[in-house]
Amino acid sequence: MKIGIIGVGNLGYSVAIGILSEKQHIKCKSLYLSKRNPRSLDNIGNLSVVKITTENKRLVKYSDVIIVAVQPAQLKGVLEEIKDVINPKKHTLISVVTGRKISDIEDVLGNDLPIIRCMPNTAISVGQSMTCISANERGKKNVEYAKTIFNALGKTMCIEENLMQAATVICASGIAFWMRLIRATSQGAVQLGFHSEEALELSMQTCLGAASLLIDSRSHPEEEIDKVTTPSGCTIQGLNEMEHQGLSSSLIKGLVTSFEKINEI
Ligand SMILES: NC(=O)C1=CN([C@@H]2O[C@H](COP(=O)(O)OP(=O)(O)OC[C@H]3O[C@@H](n4cnc5c(N)ncnc54)[C@H](OP(=O)(O)O)[C@@H]3O)[C@@H](O)[C@H]2O)C=CC1
Ligand SMILES: O=C(O)[C@@H]1CCC=N1
Repeated sequence: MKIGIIGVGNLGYSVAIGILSEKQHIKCKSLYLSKRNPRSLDNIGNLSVVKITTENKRLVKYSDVIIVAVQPAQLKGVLEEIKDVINPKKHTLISVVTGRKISDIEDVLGNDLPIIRCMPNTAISVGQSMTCISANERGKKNVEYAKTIFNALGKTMCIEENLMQAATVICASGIAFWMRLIRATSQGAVQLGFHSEEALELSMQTCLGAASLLIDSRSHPEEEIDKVTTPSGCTIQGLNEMEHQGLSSSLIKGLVTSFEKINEI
């Protein structure tokens, strides 16, 4: 695959690092990267597979799969810029842009082009993204390209496009939400006597353990909670206090607020 990424910021860079780190499945012949100020890519610019440019048209010319990772307000300008060099028989366009529908892209590039909308997260740089995928009619045949890339860099789920906004909040913003929970539990650990580095390690590994328990056993979170909450013990006491303070409720309200904000982006 000849892959190009237009917009190599926080997410585009994570995707690039993921692609460069994975050698087995993606088989990336060349990775074209484009941004307006490319100095921040100096550290990967000397890799033989990587080509850096400021010209999006050039990137399109030398790529088969084009990943667009610019901010929502920048998308239309980028599409207008590349529309003359896009060839529906050659190219597949993958957009990871939040809040922009496949139909918004079709309005500029037409519906002959295979268009795939994906929502990965920054854990893609360590091969642990949860990526949701949907495609236009023409893109359904090429969805395997997206699956090959994103399955090699975590897990994928094909979803209806009308769920993409929810997937954005749960999976993409979700990285920030989980980070804050890890940070908060480590702050608690410091208050209870650990040094901050020890506290963070305790929190991270416990978080990984909790997710691994569910992934490996396919059990329900409440089943695992039941195994930890000794009758009259400390866990249920703490858990109930967290719920009295609105833990689940505040998390759900936060998710819904993020979801609604996407309508304004
Ligand atoms: N960050 C995240 O965790 C996630 C982000 N997303 C979505 O991905 C997109 C990118 O987000 P994020 O990486 O955070 O944003 P950033 O602002 O970090 O990255 C945007 C990048 O686009 C580049 N850019 C802007 N205009 C152009 C242009 N005309 N041609 C080429 N490159 C251009 C910018 O670089 P320069 O200024 O140098 O050109 C910058 O590197 C957004 O739509 C976001 O909603 C989706 C899931 C997760
Ligand atoms: O915060 C944002 O708008 C983007 C979309 C999901 C993650 N970052």
